[in-house]
Amino acid sequence: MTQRDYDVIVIGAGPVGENVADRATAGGLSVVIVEAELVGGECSFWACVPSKALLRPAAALSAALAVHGAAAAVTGTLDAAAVLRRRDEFVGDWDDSSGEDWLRQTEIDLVRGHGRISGERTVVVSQASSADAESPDGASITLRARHAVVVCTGTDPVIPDIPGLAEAAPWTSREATSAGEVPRRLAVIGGGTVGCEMATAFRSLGAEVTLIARGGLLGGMEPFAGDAVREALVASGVTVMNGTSPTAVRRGAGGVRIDVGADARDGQEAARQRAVVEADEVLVATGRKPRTGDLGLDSIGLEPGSWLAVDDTMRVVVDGNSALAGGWLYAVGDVNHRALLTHQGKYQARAAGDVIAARANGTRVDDGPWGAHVATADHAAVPLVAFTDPEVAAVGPTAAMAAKEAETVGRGIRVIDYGLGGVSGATLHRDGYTGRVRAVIDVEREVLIGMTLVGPDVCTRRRSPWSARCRSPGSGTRSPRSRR
Ligand SMILES: Cc1cc2nc3c(=O)[nH]c(=O)nc-3n(C[C@H](O)[C@H](O)[C@H](O)COP(=O)(O)OP(=O)(O)OC[C@H]3O[C@@H](n4cnc5c(N)ncnc54)[C@H](O)[C@@H]3O)c2cc1C
Ligand SMILES: NC(=O)c1ccc[n+]([C@@H]2O[C@H](COP(=O)([O-])OP(=O)(O)OC[C@H]3O[C@@H](n4cnc5c(N)ncnc54)[C@H](O)[C@@H]3O)[C@@H](O)[C@H]2O)c1
Repeated sequence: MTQRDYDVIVIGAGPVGENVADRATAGGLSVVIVEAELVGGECSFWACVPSKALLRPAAALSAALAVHGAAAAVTGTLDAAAVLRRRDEFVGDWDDSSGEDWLRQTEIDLVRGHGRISGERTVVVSQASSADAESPDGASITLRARHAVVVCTGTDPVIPDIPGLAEAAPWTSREATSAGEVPRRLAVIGGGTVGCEMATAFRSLGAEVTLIARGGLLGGMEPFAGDAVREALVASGVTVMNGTSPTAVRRGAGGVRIDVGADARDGQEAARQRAVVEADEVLVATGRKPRTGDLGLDSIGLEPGSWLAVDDTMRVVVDGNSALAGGWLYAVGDVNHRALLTHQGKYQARAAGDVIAARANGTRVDDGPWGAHVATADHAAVPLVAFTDPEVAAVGPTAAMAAKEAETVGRGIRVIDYGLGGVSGATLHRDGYTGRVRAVIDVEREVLIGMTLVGPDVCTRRRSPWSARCRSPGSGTRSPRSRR
């Protein structure tokens, strides 16, 4: 068995692991990254990039159709096969060689295989594809870290315990974002961001879509956001079943049959809500669980399959908030459950990579609130967007969350609602623009603490010609420069 020593071991080469590795390397440390599948992770190959590639063509078409003078130039409909081909280009046909090249250029070593922690500062990587006849299970490499092991292993989809669901071979976000063709009928379970975005995308590509949602849509955001998205989905032909959940699922020769009842938490509606949904595919979009089940956590006294709680410098904490003995274990990105978003994970990664380097080099650690080595915004200002139609962009608490917190801390808040249709830039952008913005203000400090925007293109970032010119080679968010 081979053994190698490094300053830092990063497990998982998703966007977060890549950024931790990049910053620790920039801080003068030797870094190895371990990847079981593709360098670039879920985001590049089965989540953000392909989902946005599936959504963008319909958004572009809708934008053109909404502007007099431009609409007349639209003479056809969406070409679903071309949309899928464009998606394939964005994910490089699921080839991660550009990610591997970037690691090489950045002088980060890559070990391919499944990493497991086997004790303090030690990770054993099993390389299943070994051709070695003496070790049919593949070779193993033992990695030892002088300073830190950083878990960036992300999440897997949750498949709820609904009779027959697992046996019905449901789609998860992976099968949806990598679909080779558009099913005639698609049922979507879950009204969160994945469910709403995928219902939007597949409807635009021609599928008959039924969305089965336990509560309203986009829970956790301002209710008017979910309402607007629901209204638009229904107008586009999606059947939206709010307050419902599947009770049984069965795949037969003609497709999938889903028995739907009122969500168990709302029993009195059960009789009225019972229905049968028939579909060719069923997408499960009911949340995520941490990829820590087979990570060797038991070897260091942690619970396999659990989220990894961290302090603001991303160090794993146990027993109420003290760093795990020795302070050598970090968890960054989705796996720490602070914000399941790529940009927020990368923000955490910059803080984590830099603080690991500072601690290793004995330089000052800037870990006060909003310091360079902490991810303070995770608690106060997480920006998030849903690329639905209309789009939703939000940051900070909703009015309800802020009111609840205000009650506890005795703070006053003010809520301002405004129709975006009255903003001249919006009306120029699109004929008959409708949208809404809500601002939540801390009245004592006169500080804006939360904002939600709903409307066409509220998420769309305008690139200046300069940023377009600065783009490095490679595709979209997987280009080396965008890893920083
Ligand atoms: C359909 C969908 C769309 C999304 N769209 C957006 C979006 O538009 N914007 C946004 O901000 N977020 C979006 N997200 C969320 C985003 O994908 C995640 O927040 C992001 O991928 C988390 O990055 P990560 O590096 O923590 O984990 P991941 O991207 O999951 O990467 C983890 C990596 O670790 C590897 N790994 C796991 N275990 C091991 C092991 N034991 N050994 C070796 N390697 C291992 C995996 O193979 C993987 O490559 C979306 C999610 C989904 C499901
Ligand atoms: N644009 C983006 O930034 C973007 C896009 C997609 C995903 N994401 C990230 O990915 C994460 C995962 O998204 P998600 O949508 O899978 O999870 P989610 O937790 O956001 O939503 C899951 C939804 O499924 C519902 N649900 C759960 N069990 C159900 C059942 N049995 N029947 C009916 N409904 C049920 C929940 O009530 C909830 O509304 C999100 O937290 C988000 O951060 C982000």
